[in-house]
Amino acid sequence: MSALLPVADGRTTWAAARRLLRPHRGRLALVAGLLLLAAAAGLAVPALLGVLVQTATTGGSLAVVGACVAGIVAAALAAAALGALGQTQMARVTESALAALREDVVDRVLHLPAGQVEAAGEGDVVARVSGDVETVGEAATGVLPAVTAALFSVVVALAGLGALDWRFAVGALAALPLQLWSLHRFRRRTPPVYAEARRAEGDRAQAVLQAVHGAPTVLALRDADAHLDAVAATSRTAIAAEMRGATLVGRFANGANLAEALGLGGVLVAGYLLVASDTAGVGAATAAALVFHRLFGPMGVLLFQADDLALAGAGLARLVGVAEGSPARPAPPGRGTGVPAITLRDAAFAYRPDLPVLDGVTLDVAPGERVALVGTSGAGKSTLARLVAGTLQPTAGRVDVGDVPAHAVHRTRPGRVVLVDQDVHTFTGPLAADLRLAAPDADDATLAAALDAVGATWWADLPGGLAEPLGPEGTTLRADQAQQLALARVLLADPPVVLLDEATADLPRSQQAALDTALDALLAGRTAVVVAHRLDQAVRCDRVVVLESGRVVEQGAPADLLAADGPFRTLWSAWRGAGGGDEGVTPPTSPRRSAAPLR
Ligand SMILES: Nc1ncnc2c1ncn2[C@@H]1O[C@H](COP(=O)(O)OP(=O)(O)OP(=O)(O)O)[C@@H](O)[C@H]1O
Repeated sequence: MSALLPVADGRTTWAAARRLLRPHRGRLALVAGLLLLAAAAGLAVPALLGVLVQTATTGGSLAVVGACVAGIVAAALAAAALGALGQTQMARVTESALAALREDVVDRVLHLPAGQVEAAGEGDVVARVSGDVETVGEAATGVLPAVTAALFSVVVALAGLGALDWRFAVGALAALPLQLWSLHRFRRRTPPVYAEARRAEGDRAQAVLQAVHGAPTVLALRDADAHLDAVAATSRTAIAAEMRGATLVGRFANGANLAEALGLGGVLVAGYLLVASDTAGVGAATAAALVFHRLFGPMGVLLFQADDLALAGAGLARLVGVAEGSPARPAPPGRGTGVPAITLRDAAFAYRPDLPVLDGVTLDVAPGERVALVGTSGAGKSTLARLVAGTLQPTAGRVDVGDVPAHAVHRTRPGRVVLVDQDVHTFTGPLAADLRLAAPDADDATLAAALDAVGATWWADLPGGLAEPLGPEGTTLRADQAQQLALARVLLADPPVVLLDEATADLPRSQQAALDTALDALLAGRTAVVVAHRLDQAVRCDRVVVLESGRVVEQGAPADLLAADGPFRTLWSAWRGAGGGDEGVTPPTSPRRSAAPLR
């Protein structure tokens, strides 16, 4: 599966990082000052060692030796203290910038169209908000401060080397070509490999999540081996990508070590020539070799942690891609103007390219009309409902709600279309808070009226009433109660378009009649598509559309379809024969009259 959530390019990522750091400019200046002082203090150590050697070889005084030793200890302590302080301050800056980015990412993910998240796969979303945030977080608090400190040390040490004698610096430059070449090759090759590794991890997470979510079905169908194979295949791809990354790191390390040896050789040759020609003393040559040797540590940090930075860069690009690449946050929810029509023109959809599920569906649902979708299992009813809800996008043709493509409605006119299916989620917390997700400003009386309207009168018997906590800490709702709660939320959200996909299937028979009456009230004045297994629910609609193998094979007023000897009549007879509508369903003889809106 490919990750369809956006990934920012280098320029956008860099611009985002600069914008995140902008509020911390003062502290960043302090960091620069501290790290510069730390590097200078660190440089004093080899310089004083050079003086020590010079004093010893020229028979200098013991007082100078004592002063040098004291200076070395003081300089080492100062360098350590200033460096630690600088790195801590830097970590503080990057931690707050990252916290801001993390909030942005979560905010954007929560506002992404469900279809986009679904198309990208939960794995990609999870990998970004956990794995990528972790990688960037570790780099921001550990690697970046260490690399910045190392950069200061290298610059100051090179300046110190030049100050001793410019020819030492020239000798040290022998390391440069090989180092630059290794770095260039590494930086050019790693980003696609790391990006591939992150993507492969996303696919692996997706495969695992799919197997876990569908565990009961997988086990029931004895399909565990196929899912294990899928997880193993995605794991192998992820491991192969990691191995490619590790190989690149190994090659880079070899190049860097060789470069350091060349540089040290250059400094020693320069030292030998300068001492032999009496241009420099043994002390200066010693100090130069020690200064260069001191470069090994910070250079190693710079070069090897470039690996972590490249990894963090790939993660950052994926985070910035979500934070900045998604459409701007939508306008606040609302009904907007009027009740829209639903239009499908030659709409087709396939979950897999070789298996079309819907094929050339053309359908018009007028504003305020209630249409029932019926058909045998697998005919494509739920898929059609999800196309109208915008969680799926047609592979061909068009699906519009009003004048907007259905998949764009959530972005441009949020709250206009609500789909309620059997997969109802109840949020942990007070019952009232759950309902207020749909209507944040509603008072308790409105919430209670909405519950009563969908037949959820049980709320009054809860120990805490509307304040009753839902979930493990309080009351766990039955499936039918959760469905009623979802319908009450729809009533409160007041969307002009409602899609019900077997939304009342979990209700006990005894409650179905009462709920059907409530549904009449709920759906009145709205454009509605009802996926109905219970055909008594279908005949309460203005029109029935019969789907067979992804095509519309019959449609019309319920009474007309029952009078005709077509597919709906066959479905109706089969349903009645199987015990459907035991409690006395009378086939309609005239179209339903809408009940008054419950608002
Ligand atoms: N996420 C999915 N991935 C792959 N195939 C799917 C997916 N969802 C549904 N399908 C397949 O698409 C076809 C149509 O499914 P859909 O759920 O739309 O039919 P339906 O008419 O609503 O059936 P039912 O009444 O049983 O719910 C079926 O063959 C189903 O197996």
